[in-house]
Amino acid sequence: MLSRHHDPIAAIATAPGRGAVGIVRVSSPQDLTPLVAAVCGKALKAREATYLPFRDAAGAAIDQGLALLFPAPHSYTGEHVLELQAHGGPVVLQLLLARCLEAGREQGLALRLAEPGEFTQRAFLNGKLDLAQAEAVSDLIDSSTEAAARSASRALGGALSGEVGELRDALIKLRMLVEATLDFPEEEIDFLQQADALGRLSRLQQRLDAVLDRTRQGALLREGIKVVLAGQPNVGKSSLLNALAGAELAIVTPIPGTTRDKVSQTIQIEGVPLHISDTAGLRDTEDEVERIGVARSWEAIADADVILFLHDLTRVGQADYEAEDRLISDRLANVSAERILQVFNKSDAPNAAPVPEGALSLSAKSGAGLQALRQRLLQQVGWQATPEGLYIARERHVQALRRTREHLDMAQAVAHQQPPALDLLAEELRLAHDALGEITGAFSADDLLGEIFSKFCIGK
Ligand SMILES: Nc1nc2c(c(=O)[nH]1)N(C=O)[C@@H](CNc1ccc(C(=O)N[C@@H](CCC(=O)O)C(=O)O)cc1)CN2
Ligand SMILES: Nc1nc2c(ncn2[C@@H]2O[C@H](COP(=O)(O)OP(=O)(O)OP(=O)(O)O)[C@@H](O)[C@H]2O)c(=O)[nH]1
Ligand SMILES: [Mg+2]
Repeated sequence: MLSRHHDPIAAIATAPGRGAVGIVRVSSPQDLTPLVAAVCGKALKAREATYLPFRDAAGAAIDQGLALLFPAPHSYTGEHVLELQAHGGPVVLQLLLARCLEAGREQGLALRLAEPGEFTQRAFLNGKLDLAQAEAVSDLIDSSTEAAARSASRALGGALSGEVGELRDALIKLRMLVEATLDFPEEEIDFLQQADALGRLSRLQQRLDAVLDRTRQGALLREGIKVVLAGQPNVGKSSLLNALAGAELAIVTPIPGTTRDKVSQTIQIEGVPLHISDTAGLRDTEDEVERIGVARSWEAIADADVILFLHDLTRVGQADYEAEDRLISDRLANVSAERILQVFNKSDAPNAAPVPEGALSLSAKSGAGLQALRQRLLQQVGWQATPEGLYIARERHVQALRRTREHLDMAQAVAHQQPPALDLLAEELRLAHDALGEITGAFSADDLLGEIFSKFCIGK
């Protein structure tokens, strides 16, 4: 395993398909001069683009392009990096890549194809990027909105890492105080009081909460919100999906039981991705196909961040309709109430019943109330509309900060015991430190790294 991290690697760095320019990239801890000589036919000056023919084994030109050599450690990966910038045709680039692998073998280099994310993993292992920055590289490439791209770029620039670093420094100071007190038991309580250890701990908790808040926003921007449209047949779920998406995605008819398959679409509200699913109307049915659809609806409900429980104002108050709604409510009882939003549809209908106090009402048909629904959805997941200065983050970071917070809370509790158990206090602070370290990868398991980098595209 370890040696894999030291193999020279090669890949096409540009997107598959045709392009103006395409790049084959090689990264190697060993000197690349022999490979350069074989493929480029001459030596390259460091970090200087040189126009030349790339040669096959027989010396014939595969293409004419720019070659760039970044000697270690001044490169993206921190290793020796060679870039061959050729014309961006898929066949040319495959030939060039194959030629590099072949020339590597001739020159006794164990050059192999790079795995997804392996260049960036090397950058991480060689200290060019921390783990949060490496993740931001992938998030930048995968960004689907401008807000996400700008935030990913800020994270790549070290915005999250910087905030985590400040927390870590404050935590280290506190740990030093406590550990020193442990080492000199005679002076114990005084020492901690003099240095205002408790005050430091409280301030650290406050700062952590602020970072946690921003990180949660950043994670929302990356992961988005899973919203499911649920309710009885014919209440207008598919109509609402179409209205929110601004396209006729799902079939709408006056026939109850129209939707069977789950129809999903991602839209965005203020840059926050919203993954909406329209599902089969919830009811008992003899129809085999519809029953499967209803079962899927319940699965989607279990999986959603927010459930829009849709009601039909033209039927509210009717005994059979209300009885069906109660059946659904009963079954939703084991879903936490914060995840459920009650929404009353068809407010435009002449026979619409009055809307219950404080409830959301809208018309999927006319669009009335849709804007309020969008705002309510953002509010529901705690989005504060301040994308400026925001950095992209992942659920993993949020979890690590939450664990840090839990250990600081425990530390706080221990510190208030009379007399405080200093060894327990020290232990909780150490655990808080470890949890924080997972974010930047100061402290991270191999399988976590594997999981993160395997999601990258090839050549990155
Ligand atoms: N052609 C090309 N464009 C690219 C990349 C690349 O690898 N090749 N990148 C990669 O994906 C990104 C840029 N990332 C890079 C990061 C560091 C270094 C580098 O040479 N770092 C040195 C020197 C720094 C300096 O002069 O300030 C170093 O860290 O020591 C190069 C590219 C985006 N554009
Ligand atoms: N007046 C009015 N009619 C609506 C509104 N929304 C939906 N409808 C009508 O209600 C009927 C059912 O709409 P759908 O969107 O298919 O309802 P659904 O909840 O997806 O139904 P199933 O797929 O059967 O579960 C259709 O005839 C729609 O035109 C609305 O806001 N106002
Ligand atoms: Mg439907």
